[in-house]
Amino acid sequence: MSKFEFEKGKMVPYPSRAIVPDRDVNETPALECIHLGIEFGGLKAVDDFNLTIGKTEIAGLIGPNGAGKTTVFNLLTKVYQPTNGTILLNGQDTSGKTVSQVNRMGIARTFQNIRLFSSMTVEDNVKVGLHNQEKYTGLEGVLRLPSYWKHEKQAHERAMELLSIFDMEKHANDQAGSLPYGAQRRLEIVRALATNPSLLLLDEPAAGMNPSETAELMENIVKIRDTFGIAIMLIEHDMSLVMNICEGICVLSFGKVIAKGTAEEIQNNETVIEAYLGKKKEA
Ligand SMILES: Nc1ncnc2c1ncn2[C@@H]1O[C@H](COP(=O)(O)OP(=O)(O)OP(=O)(O)O)[C@@H](O)[C@H]1O
Repeated sequence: MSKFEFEKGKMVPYPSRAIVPDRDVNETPALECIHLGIEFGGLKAVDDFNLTIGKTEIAGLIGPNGAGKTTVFNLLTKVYQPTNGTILLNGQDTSGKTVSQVNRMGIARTFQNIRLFSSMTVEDNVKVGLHNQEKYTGLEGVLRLPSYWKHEKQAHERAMELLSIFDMEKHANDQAGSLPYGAQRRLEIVRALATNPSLLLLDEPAAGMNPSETAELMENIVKIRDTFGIAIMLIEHDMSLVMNICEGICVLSFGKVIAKGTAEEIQNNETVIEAYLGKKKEA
């Protein structure tokens, strides 16, 4: 249990104004952001951002272009160090940690633009994700000792198991860059999962997907949460995806949280309609 208490089904006075799904109420939250902020040369890209995500929650972060959504992901993953505030990952303070340290603490992400090793095979891309858990030493690897081969075999089996989530085992030996666009996006998610996260961040996972691919992605995101029992936070402009699968939604505008709540609450929130949803309908 973290130092911040949650009251079942109710808002709590703490700035995160946490409402987590009932099943997560007695669990340490996957993520707590407290007064989080960053400035770039006087511009407050993210200002006083407070958010709690339950241990197995699917959460959405939405808002207009330039609102600060990707900056939040960059803060959570330590690409940027915050100017203000605290980030707790599974109750652990991440202050001063590096990108790879917070990855080992349980946070993994995908990017808005695909960032695979396109000339490597699909399996090797997944193994890059598994790399942060390798247990053999560099010397064992260089000398190809039995312990190295044992871990290689385990890595192969784990990579195939992870690829099977998306029915991609048959593409294990294909070059990642040769896969169709939708499959490359799925591979990015598999690679992130290979690092064994407790919180998976997806930056616009449905971008560029057609409606049937998006529908399949939605099912897979829920399947991942159910299979691994992890929290998932996604940035997305596709409102059908957000409203269908996100249990808690946070809306950012000009770096500030303007609303938090369930899909129904967000869809009926006048401020959100004014700042984002209404404008999208006109577009
Ligand atoms: N490294 C940086 N240096 C200066 N300004 C930055 C930096 N990173 C982000 N910003 C600014 O912070 C603001 C938020 O940008 P961000 O990319 O987080 O928005 P976003 O909500 O993810 O937008 P989109 O939906 O278009 O991806 C923008 O004004 C952007 O120009």
